Amino acid sequence: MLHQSNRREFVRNIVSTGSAIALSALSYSRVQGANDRFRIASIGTGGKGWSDLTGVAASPSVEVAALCNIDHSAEHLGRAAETYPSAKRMTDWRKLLDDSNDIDAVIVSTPDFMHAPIALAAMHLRKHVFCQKPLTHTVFEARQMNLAARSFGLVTQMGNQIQSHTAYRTAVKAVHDGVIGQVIEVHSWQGGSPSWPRHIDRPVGADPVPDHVDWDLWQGVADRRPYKKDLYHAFSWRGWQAYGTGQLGDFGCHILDPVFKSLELTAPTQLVAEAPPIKAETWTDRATIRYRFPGTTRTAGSTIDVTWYDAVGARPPRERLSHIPSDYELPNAGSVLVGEKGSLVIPHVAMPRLFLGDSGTGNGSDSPLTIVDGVDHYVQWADACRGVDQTTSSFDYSGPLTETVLLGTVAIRMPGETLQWDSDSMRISNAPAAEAYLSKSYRDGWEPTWV
Ligand SMILES: NC(=O)C1=CN([C@@H]2O[C@H](COP(=O)(O)OP(=O)(O)OC[C@H]3O[C@@H](n4cnc5c(N)ncnc54)[C@H](OP(=O)(O)O)[C@@H]3O)[C@@H](O)[C@H]2O)C=CC1
Ligand SMILES: O=C1CO[C@H](CO)[C@@H](O)[C@@H]1O
Repeated sequence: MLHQSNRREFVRNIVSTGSAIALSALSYSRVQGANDRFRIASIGTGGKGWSDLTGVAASPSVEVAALCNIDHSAEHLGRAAETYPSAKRMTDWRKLLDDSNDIDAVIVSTPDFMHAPIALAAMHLRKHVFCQKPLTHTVFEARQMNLAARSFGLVTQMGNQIQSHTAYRTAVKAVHDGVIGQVIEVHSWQGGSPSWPRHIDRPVGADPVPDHVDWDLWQGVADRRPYKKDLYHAFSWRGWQAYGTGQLGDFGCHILDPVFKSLELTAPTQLVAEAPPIKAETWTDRATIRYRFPGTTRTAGSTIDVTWYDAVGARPPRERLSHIPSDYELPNAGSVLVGEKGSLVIPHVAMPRLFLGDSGTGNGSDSPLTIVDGVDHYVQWADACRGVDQTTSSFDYSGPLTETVLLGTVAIRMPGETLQWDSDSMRISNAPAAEAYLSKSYRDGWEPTWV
């Protein structure tokens, strides 16, 4: 808990540095009330939502005031309700927000396609937001989330919690310390085998909806379709374009995160996908995305190429990985940053390995690296909501990261076409057909509230 004097000092500091400009009157008053209990609502309490909820609730200043899930079974709403018996219980997030005067902040841990509709509605009500990754389902939604957070002066955090792990923090520091010199190119990959449907057509027929699930509410902003057991609901939605973002969307915001953070990337200027022609409704089972970004103070050239590979067993081409001996076994997923002095392997999720010089001395050691301790990604947000320090994955940062990842999902739908991206105008100037995939339509009556 922040002591009164620290709180005053904090307020004085933000005023004197001018950063109070970004805070709305409402957030400012919340900063002043930093010692108060902080009341949160959790939307999506099973799956990842359970660890989001318990992670945030680990902060002694947090009170769990409301729980929402379309599924009232024991391991979903049931378990949360048992753990936080005084919290209100709801199945419909719209009703929760309608009755949310006593709530300061919202955790959104639903499937991807519902992040923005729920989070934007919450932000319009001036709730601080913790939202799972990828931040949104479309590029346009990601831009809106960033705008909303900024316009309303809210404290936000995306749920890419690995960013706060010692492994990723150590990797970012190594690049910032110049351990591998200026960075020349980056290769990132996910070689795992997803357990959700990929590259298939929609099956016919319908299965009975389980009693504990509100299937209509689950479908939220998406068009209605019959329930099919284990195909959409609970985890498998990742493979469907209507609900998820495929392997790139699922892992890009984790694996590309230390690349973004360390190189201080913002938006690519062009990208192209190598992928098989996509099926009408599911995501691909393999893709390579070649992104080009403007160079930064961390890069060797005026542009830098970042290549993403996903497929079962995918790895970057060894000949591109300077400094790394050919007998070094690359991790199943991660990144290699190739620098002027050496290369850094950032496994997903393990400590980075450093290879220096032409001969690859360092042999993958982490000893020359300065180890940075991890921090608590969840409590960091709860603290920041009360004016204590700041989040590291606020929508200012995670919005552009998500836009980049989701631009890849646009490119996957138009393999072989180099897309020229103008981030300021949000235009793909050379491929108007691709622009249709930057946003999407919503079920009548369920359109999000835009900024
Ligand atoms: N940061 C990380 O490491 C991880 C992040 N994630 C992210 O977390 C999010 C959730 O994924 P996951 O937990 O696997 O997905 P689930 O399908 O398990 O859904 C999460 C929970 O939300 C419930 N739910 C679904 N829709 C709604 C709704 N409209 N309102 C309220 N509750 C709802 C689900 O009920 P039911 O189960 O009945 O559908 C479930 O309890 C995704 O965005 C995913 O990308 C996931 C795993 C790890
Ligand atoms: O973020 C994530 C981390 O791991 C999961 C799989 O194990 C993913 O599906 C998930 O969305």
